[in-house]
Amino acid sequence: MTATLLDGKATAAEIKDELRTRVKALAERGITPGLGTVLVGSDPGSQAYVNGKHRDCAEVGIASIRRELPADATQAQVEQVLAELNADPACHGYIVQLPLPGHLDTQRVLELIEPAKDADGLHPVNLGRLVLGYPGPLPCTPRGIVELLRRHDVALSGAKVVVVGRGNTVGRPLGLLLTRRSENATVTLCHTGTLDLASHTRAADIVIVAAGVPGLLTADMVTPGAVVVDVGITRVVGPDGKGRYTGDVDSAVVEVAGALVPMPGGVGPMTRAMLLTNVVERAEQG
Ligand SMILES: Nc1nc(=O)c2c([nH]1)NC[C@@H]1CN(c3ccc(C(=O)N[C@@H](CCC(=O)O)C(=O)O)cc3)C=[N+]21
Repeated sequence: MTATLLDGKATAAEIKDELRTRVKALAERGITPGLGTVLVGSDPGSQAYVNGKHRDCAEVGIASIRRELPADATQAQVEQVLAELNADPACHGYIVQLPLPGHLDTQRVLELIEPAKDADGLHPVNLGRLVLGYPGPLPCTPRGIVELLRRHDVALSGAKVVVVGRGNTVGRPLGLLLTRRSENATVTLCHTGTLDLASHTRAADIVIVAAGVPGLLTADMVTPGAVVVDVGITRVVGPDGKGRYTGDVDSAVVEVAGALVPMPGGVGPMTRAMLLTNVVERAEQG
């Protein structure tokens, strides 16, 4: 048996089509949704991600507001840019591309984002709202995973889900999202301190790996027919000396799983689609 691949790229394209319609409806009300990006420094990977977000915006009719600062920008300069975006009515949501250069106080910067304009859904106020079950922008990667599974009729209610990873952007908020009444999954949150990880993953209907450890989930750790989601994205240098990205799921898992969300072509495009969704939702709420 070989797993059905759940195509995040195709699903993201569907979502972008739906967003295009919603953006047209907003245009009739005289509203153009605007996404801001703040990029500090010139890391090629970060530049590529930010470029991708602006391409996505252009595809669905969202206006892009692009702010770039040099790698040696001061904390005060970054804070000034955030104050401008917070005050700009054309900016419905924005992101600060991470990681920031080491001399900047990342936590302080992220806390200065106006929570209503937090397109990533990672502001402490919005993560607090998620804990409490209040409405607010949701973190893009967890929301993208839930949306991808929903659109492929993977049942979450009653399912035993193992999440591997407790990071603030994926594992931790994903556990919160999946255990809401509306999703109703039973979640075990595993991490680098988990003893006998395989005993947990083998008991799961759905395994979601967001640990950032290439090849962490091997075929013997998966019960036949389970749904596996690869959230890992680690830059490795191949034998040819070229850099490439690799996931957390070993390639032999495809022979055991019932369905697999691959990397690339899975969670990444869905994350980007959810960023756009968060901005359109903010614009709709006026
Ligand atoms: N404030 C902030 N928000 C983020 O959401 C954020 C960030 N900082 N810093 C960096 C990470 C990384 N990230 C990715 C998003 C999509 C792909 C993606 O679409 N990847 C493609 C492959 C690459 C491509 O084709 O572009 C795929 O998985 O198929 C990858 C990585 C968002 N991040």
